[in-house]
Amino acid sequence: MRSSKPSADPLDRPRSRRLGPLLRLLGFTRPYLGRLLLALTALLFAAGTLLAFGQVIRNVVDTGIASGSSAALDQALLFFLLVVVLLSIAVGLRSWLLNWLGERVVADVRRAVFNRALALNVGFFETTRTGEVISRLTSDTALLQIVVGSTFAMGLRSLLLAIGSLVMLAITSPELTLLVILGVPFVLVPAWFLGHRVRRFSRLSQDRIGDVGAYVDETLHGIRTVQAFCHEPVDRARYGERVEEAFGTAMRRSVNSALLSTVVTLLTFGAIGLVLWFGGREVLAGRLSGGQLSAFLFYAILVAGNVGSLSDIAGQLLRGAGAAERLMELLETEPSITAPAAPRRLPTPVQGRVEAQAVTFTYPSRPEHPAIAGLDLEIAPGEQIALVGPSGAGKSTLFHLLLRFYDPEQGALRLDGIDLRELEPTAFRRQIVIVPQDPVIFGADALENIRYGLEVDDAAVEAAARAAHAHEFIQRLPDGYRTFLGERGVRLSGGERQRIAIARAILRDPAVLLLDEATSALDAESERLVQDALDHLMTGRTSIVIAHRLATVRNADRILVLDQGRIVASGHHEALLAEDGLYARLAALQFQDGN
Ligand SMILES: Nc1ncnc2c1ncn2[C@@H]1O[C@H](COP(=O)(O)OP(=O)(O)OP(=O)(O)O)[C@@H](O)[C@H]1O
Repeated sequence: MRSSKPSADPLDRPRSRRLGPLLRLLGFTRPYLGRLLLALTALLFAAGTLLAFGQVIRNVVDTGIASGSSAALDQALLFFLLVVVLLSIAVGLRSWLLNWLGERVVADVRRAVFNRALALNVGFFETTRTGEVISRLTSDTALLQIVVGSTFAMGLRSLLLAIGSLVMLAITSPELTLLVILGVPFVLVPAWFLGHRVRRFSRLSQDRIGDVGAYVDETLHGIRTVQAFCHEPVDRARYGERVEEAFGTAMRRSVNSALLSTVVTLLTFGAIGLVLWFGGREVLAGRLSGGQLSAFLFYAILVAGNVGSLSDIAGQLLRGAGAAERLMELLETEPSITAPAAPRRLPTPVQGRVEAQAVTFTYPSRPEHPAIAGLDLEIAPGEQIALVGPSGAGKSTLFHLLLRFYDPEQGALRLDGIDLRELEPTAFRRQIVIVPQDPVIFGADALENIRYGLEVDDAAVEAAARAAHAHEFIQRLPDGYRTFLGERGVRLSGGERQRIAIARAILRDPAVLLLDEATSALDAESERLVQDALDHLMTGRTSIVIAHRLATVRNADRILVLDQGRIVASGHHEALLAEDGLYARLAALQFQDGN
């Protein structure tokens, strides 16, 4: 089955510069509506209080100081303190509630996106780089946290304060307001222009730093090759170039940033001076009180500050919208491998009869080349099949289809006579277990690695490990079964990893076993242990083994020879050798003489 968007990377860079996706994200705040309303109330209250502050200042100056009475001053100041206390409480409450909301929404989005990613079919990850999905989950959600937790609120607050202060300015002194409105473009235009340049160079600088990081990553990961080939001087020179490029870009940003500070300071304080001069004349002429002028200055600074920050906030909101869009896209991608509405049940116990009927399948990323072409197959319960064929014949693909990582375009695969598409995927995947060529060991201890999600006690895990000949080496690990394996844990040898995977399969006790034999040769002792473990595992269940060893093909009930996506021969080792066809040629080249 094709993924929904086979041709392009579905999570590629944002296409829109709209804020719409952010609004859709607001849906995630619905469960926390109460807190959101409380936060908005606190925000409104804080903005209102800040606007009232101008009047408080006016009161302190006009009735407190100008009246000449210290009692009136005390009273004015008491009122001032009261407003300060209320403002502080509202600001604190707003900040806490919004941060909480931001973190909560991001936690919910993270979980939703991860859950969705796990449900998507394997084909999706062929058209989308896994790194993309990881970056969606980490950096895009981090960006959203900032947007939901602060930018939204800052935007709303700045907008309210800018409009509110303008209104208060007009009420305080219409003439001065006109002066300010005429002056605003003189401050904003150069500030906007320089700010734009600073942002552009900041982005470039980030990119250059990203290049530096990527180079370090690549070089240090390949350190053995670097040293073995004496590549250090080249790396030093190339890294040096990248560092210098990053420095150069950072410098251009710094120059613009310094210029911006200079210009903004000059213009802002120049404008304040102008207002003071003009306002002072009004005071001298008796048309304006000292308190009014103070309040006016206060509001003028509020207008300038908030209008200035709005453009920054708009930029951040757009970046947040890009992140939200990519996350929403992932959330809205529908998995194409799903459970049917009314799944059929497998018989108990499951027999393990495997059939394929006229199966044709093409990978979404290679539409012109069928990997399986009209394949027919019938495997009886308990039969042991060795699957052989040249590289690219479709052996692994057949396994993928049996695990229903993909659905065939034509034909059907059946377990105990039931089409896999009619079964609940989790139900039949319990019965078809794969032991891959290079098993994955997860960052957990040996117990967890064998148990791998199954709810069984430690004794059952140990019994499986014994049967898989893994018990002996696990016991010799520093903390036995509690030893951390996988990433940054103990490094296991190839044979040990295989035995862990075999123990994992034994514990699941499946009806059908898919085994991809390791191509790399193990030493004789390890080989014997793995073979013993496999014999134990395969007894009494249907098993299909992609065979690389002579012992496997000799012992199999039947050998199936696969070529170009179809079965071209089937039978016992000797009989197939006697046919002198593809199998005889493969046997001569491919099978390592195991034991
Ligand atoms: N994920 C994929 N996307 C596109 N084409 C694929 C993919 N996996 C395999 N193929 C192609 O499908 C064909 C069958 O591949 P498959 O891996 O099943 O072969 P195989 O018999 O297991 O080979 P090998 O023994 O080398 O592992 C090959 O032509 C391969 O290039």
